[in-house]
Amino acid sequence: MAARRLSSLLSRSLSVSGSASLLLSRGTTSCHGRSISRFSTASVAEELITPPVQITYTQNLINGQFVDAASGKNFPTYDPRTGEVIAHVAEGDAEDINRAVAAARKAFDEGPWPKMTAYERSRILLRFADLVEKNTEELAALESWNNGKPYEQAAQAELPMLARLFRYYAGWADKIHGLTVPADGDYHVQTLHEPIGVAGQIIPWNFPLLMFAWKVGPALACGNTVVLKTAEQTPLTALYAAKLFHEAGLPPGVLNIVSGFGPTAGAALASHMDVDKLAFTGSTDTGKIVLELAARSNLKPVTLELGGKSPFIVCEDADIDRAVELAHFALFFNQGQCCCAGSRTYVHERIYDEFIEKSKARATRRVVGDPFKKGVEQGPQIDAEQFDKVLRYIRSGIQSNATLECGGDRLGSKGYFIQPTVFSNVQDDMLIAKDEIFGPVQSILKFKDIDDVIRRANTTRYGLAAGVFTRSLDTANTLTRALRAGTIWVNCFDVFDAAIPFGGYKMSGIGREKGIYSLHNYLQVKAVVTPLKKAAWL
Ligand SMILES: NC(=O)c1ccc[n+]([C@@H]2O[C@H](COP(=O)([O-])OP(=O)(O)OC[C@H]3O[C@@H](n4cnc5c(N)ncnc54)[C@H](O)[C@@H]3O)[C@@H](O)[C@H]2O)c1
Repeated sequence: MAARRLSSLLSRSLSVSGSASLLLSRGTTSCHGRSISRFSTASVAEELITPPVQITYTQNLINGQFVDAASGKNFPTYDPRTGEVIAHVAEGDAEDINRAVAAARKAFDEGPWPKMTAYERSRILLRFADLVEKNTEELAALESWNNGKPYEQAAQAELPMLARLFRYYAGWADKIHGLTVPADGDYHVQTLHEPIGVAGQIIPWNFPLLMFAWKVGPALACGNTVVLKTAEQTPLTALYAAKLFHEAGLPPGVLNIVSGFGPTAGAALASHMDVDKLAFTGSTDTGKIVLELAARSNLKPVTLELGGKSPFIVCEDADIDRAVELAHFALFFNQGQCCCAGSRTYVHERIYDEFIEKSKARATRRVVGDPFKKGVEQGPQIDAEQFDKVLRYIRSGIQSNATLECGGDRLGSKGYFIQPTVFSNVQDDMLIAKDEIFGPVQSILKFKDIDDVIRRANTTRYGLAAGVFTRSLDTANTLTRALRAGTIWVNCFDVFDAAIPFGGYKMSGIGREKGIYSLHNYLQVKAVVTPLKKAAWL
């Protein structure tokens, strides 16, 4: 009874009190007679190929309670494999944001949260991480179902990382401290690091749970309270995770989740006068909007994690087979829907032809299909809008005379699957080399020498990440210092440990998340100056 069990687990987890706050109901039945929690990862993947449940409705989580939207409205959320509705979700707007911010304010000003010791806060984060591990299969299934990413990838990589992130921040909670500052004069000067207050957080749909962790982890570790707005495409797993947080002992009002749309709920959060800090992840265009909203309201500090068009540079001394594999991973991982995707593959002219042939062969072998099937590498794109956008970029690549090596079309007639697509002979001024496509489209460009590739790799408005593939330490050192990007991966890509800071140069963002840097986003620094001896004027 994999599917039925999944349904009841979600129901328990997402609803709180009584039938009024109901979340799920079962549709058809196709039971297999076992509990999901006893399955191996692989068998869950196989058994959930067509999850025979229907989630009918989910609410927002405000002040520890699942509640309807103030307007009574809701909106559908979809299964990208089919385009069919999974569930309806309470549609939060400005009024729901007001309620959530009021709850977070009260929890920060009066609730038990600010009075807890850092050690107690850290224990709640650790208990949450344990619950993530216990609920890995359910969370991964829901993430995969709502987002389209391969279930195995969610269960085996993202969920362990989710637990790891919260354990990492739990470790910081009781190690946040100020400094004693040497200052001129007879003064004792110390800095206190205090929580900033109510944190507003807006996340995208490409890694719903990991984006939740990057934002909520440091905010809570530092003692803040949170209002998080999920992406309208993927509202389900953050609600589930927040419910687990309450099971872990988080007091009501400390973490509030509002589902809703950007121009309504998102804008209300960004411009709210009682939000003390805004952390946003999404596109560069929306980043500019929220920065302006924050500035025009109460000048709240803003962290922005935005888009990218990252170069992946394959030098002439590279092992070509390994370079092809890594470049493939750098671009196609998560259906190409990564902010840091290595979407401009620069290859040295001496190995260019062989690299193209092998890249084409690798992309042609890529396993695309139902994300719940074992061995699937690529699921569908998130929704119709992204699907159409990616296909438009593919057409633009063809029209601008890049060479289409493979792919180039949708896959199947249902859902949002796109063939892994490789273009060669791409020029820097083509749209497919300049814009963030956010899909499974690899653009391969030829370069002459290191100076040539440095200049061209840096010719972009973005600066999120870069990949370098070489056997030469000298070349690696030259490139890592010359490339203008927040992360440089040398002979690796997408390495995302909790301790590694992440963020962008240029229009890829402001500030850093993860690692020690993420704590600075959620702390105020207070300088306390005390005379060492009685001042003459006293
Ligand atoms: N740098 C990073 O760490 C990182 C990580 C993941 C995704 N991204 C970027 O995110 C983008 C893809 O995500 P997306 O399509 O969800 O981006 P998006 O900008 O459309 O939406 C992101 C979030 O902003 C909200 N939003 C939209 N309009 C708003 C408004 N007017 N006011 C307030 N909030 C608003 C959305 O509802 C969503 O929650 C890509 O550009 C990708 O590169 C960056």
